[in-house]
Amino acid sequence: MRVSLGATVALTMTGSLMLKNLLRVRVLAPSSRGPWIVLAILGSIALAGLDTLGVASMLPLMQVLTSQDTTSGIPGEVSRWLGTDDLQALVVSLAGVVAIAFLIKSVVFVAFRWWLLGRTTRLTAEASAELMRRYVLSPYTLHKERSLPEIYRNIGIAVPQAFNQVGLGILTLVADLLTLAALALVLLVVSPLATLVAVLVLATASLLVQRSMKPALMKASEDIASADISGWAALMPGLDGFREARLTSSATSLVDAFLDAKMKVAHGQRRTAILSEVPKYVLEITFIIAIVAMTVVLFSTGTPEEALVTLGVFAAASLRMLPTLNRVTATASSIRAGTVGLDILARVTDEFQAIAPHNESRVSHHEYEGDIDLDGVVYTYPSATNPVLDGLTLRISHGETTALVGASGAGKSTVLDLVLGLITPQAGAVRVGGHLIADDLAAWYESVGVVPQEVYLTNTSLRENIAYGVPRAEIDDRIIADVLSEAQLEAFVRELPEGLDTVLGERGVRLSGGQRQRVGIARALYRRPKFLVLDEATSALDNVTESQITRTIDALRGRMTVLIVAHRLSTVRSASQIIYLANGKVESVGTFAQLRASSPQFEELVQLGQLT
Ligand SMILES: Nc1ncnc2c1ncn2[C@@H]1O[C@H](COP(=O)(O)OP(=O)(O)OP(=O)(O)O)[C@@H](O)[C@H]1O
Repeated sequence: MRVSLGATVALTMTGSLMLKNLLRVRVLAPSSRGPWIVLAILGSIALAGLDTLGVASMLPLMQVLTSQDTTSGIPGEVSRWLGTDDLQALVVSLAGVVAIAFLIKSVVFVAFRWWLLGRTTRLTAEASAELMRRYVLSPYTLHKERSLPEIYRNIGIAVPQAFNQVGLGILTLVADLLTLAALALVLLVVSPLATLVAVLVLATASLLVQRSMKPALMKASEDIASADISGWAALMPGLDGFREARLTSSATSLVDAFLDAKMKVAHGQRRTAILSEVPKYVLEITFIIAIVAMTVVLFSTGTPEEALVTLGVFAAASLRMLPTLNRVTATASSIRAGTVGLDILARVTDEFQAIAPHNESRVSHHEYEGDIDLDGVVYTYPSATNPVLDGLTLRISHGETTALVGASGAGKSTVLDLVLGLITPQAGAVRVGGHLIADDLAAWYESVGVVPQEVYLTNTSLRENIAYGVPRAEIDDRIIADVLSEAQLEAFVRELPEGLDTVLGERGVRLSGGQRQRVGIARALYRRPKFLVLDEATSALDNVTESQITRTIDALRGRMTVLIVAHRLSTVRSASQIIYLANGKVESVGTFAQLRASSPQFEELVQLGQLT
């Protein structure tokens, strides 16, 4: 008694934790709200009722078959209604009723499952997309700290586990348990004692087998979840970091690590599969024992005729009960395995609760224009104790070309990330034309075009790569023509087999470093920005290409505010203003010639770069 009480308490606690977690992750799928869950449960009750009717419809048939009496009870009623007491006609009619009852029940059941599966599988899709939304709209600092393999695992595996395995699993379990309860009710009416014996034997066996499988099943699921991350962690550097893997001859060891992870997943899957199957066999054996026990009870408490009728009804009921019982145990195992994903997802969802997502839509009609000002900016990285920038003030003048230079670690990237609103200062402010950029980042981004060091090309046409993020039908070919000229890409496009329609990237034309950067410039210019930011845009290029690109950038002078962050001083020599940073502070500001004269540190940098 104490054991079963303990088991019930443990089961209730696990169950309530699971429900709590389900409620927590529900925010990821807004359409999980609404009365559909109530409908699903009502539908399950109705189906259980239909099941009962199906089995109950066997009773008159069994009575006629065993007693051959066509005059009393329901068979008598049916005989009178048919207008004949012919045994054969009565048996055929009653068998017809049974067949029709089962047919209707099966059709309704399939329709119900179709509806329920539609609901839950759509929720899974919705939650995966919502999780992706939260990841891609996360603060940049958080994103940099995240592990990509973990993100892939959470979106690809934890979401289906939580919504399909656990969410749909619970609804399926409820429906099946209701069916079992309804069938047990019919049997209870037909033969209370035999039913009690059967239910007792089966329920004890189910509970025991589930409890004994639980630890091993949870362990296997946890092993799969962590091996999945290891798999991604080996796959990504092998593909994303193809060159590094090739040049360090580490591709084979990455494949080995991937195989190792996949083997662990395979081993985990094998364990979960077998652990889910074992209860089925245990139940089959228990079922036989229950039938034997019931037969003994029936034959020792009633006439052989009554025992046969009851056994007939039990046989019909078990036709429906055994597969349902099997599914109950399989679903229970699957729910248990899925709770690992549900727990992970609940934790992730909670983390997101405290994070305000980035808003990609404007919140005002403001147009950012004018000087970019950093005013007493303090910034400390989340993982650091000391600030990188401690009260930094600087101005990037409107319409000028400003270069931000400094030795490695001076704080250039940090300043740039602040100007781009990717990170937020803990004190001080970043303003453009006197307006805080934080007030409307989406509006600020509309005014900015950024050329990064590594231009990200997609496997689409050159046109789509330039008008990045613009739906194909909305691309303006006049702007494309203008930016091709501004980025000095016209000659290159003329040589392409399909011109602007040529597909770039992995499966298309391969571009040289210089061509890639020009596409990056054209892409930045397509947005018709008032501010152009070049983030180490020429660092990876050879000297000749770099000076060509520098000339291209010089030609844009005066048409917009240009901010160049560069290591190579040749790129920034012609800037109208150079801000020289050292240890997170503005060391000096001026033209190239002025800085050389006024700052020994800058002069040293020039000398090291062998520039004259
Ligand atoms: N995510 C981070 N967490 C902690 N410290 C960081 C982080 N990123 C940068 N730093 C530190 O902040 C300082 C400034 O770095 P930053 O990248 O801004 O310099 P930089 O001038 O752009 O350098 P480089 O030219 O090498 O790119 C460095 O001391 C660096 O170690």
